[in-house]
Amino acid sequence: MDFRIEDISEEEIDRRLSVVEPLTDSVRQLVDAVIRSEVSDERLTAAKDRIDEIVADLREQQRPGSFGTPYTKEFIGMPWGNAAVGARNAVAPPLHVRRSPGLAECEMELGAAYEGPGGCVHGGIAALLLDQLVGEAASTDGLPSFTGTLTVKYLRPTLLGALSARAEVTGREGRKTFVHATMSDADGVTVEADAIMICPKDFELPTGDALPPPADRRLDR
Ligand SMILES: CCCCCCCCCC(=O)SCCNC(=O)CCNC(=O)[C@H](O)C(C)(C)COP(=O)(O)OP(=O)(O)OC[C@H]1O[C@@H](n2cnc3c(N)ncnc32)[C@H](O)[C@@H]1OP(=O)(O)O
Repeated sequence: MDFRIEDISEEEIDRRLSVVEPLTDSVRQLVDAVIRSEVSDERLTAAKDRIDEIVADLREQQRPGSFGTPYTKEFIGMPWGNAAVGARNAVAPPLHVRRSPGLAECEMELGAAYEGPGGCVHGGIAALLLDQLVGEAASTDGLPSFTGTLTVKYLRPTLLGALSARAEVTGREGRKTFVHATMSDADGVTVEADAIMICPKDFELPTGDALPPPADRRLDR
């Protein structure tokens, strides 16, 4: 796992987010616009050429591989490439997760980019978002957990639109954490999931005097 330390202040995190979040949001708008556009083929082709120019510009300086999750010395994570919450990832809705001990919750708006059956959320997207949320709930004690097993039950179709999700730790047993999660629309739960999260046995957090004890560690931004 990538645990590179980036020694920056919270103010610098905010400054960087203030630049990349609007950019990522524009790309999200672009994705939605491409899916739903009804302009002529000529205008679609012209749009492709303009987008290719932007891609070439951004490619002039690229990080090798993926973004990873850099951490500050205070152990604030910056998972900005993450597929569910990444501030630089237009694939992410993104989820803005509220965390308290053993609990993770969020509201989200899922549009055309997340469609599976017509007008409904793709089952894989629901699983992805709940997977993130169970990971966040299991990690509120400051130690990371991987999803070992995620069991998803689709109770009824989830219509695209305004949704909420919630994950709660229901038990701990050694390195295993059990989490129950739900996704809901205005009429109630549409998807539920149960996860067995595991803190890997060979997992080692970076060490250093600057790092607070696990229970006091800050979570991701
Ligand atoms: C604020 C931060 C928020 C971060 C949120 C991020 C959320 C993202 C969530 C994800 O997507 S995680 C990515 C998807 N998951 C993976 O890629 C995990 C891949 N699998 C592994 O890395 C290892 O198989 C795993 C860490 C899950 C377990 O490896 P270990 O070698 O540590 O397990 P070990 O064999 O020692 O077993 C320990 C216990 O866990 C149990 N176990 C192992 N694998 C399991 C499994 N897959 N499912 C359920 N239980 C499992 C095992 O039976 C045993 O139970 P007991 O202690 O009761 O004997």
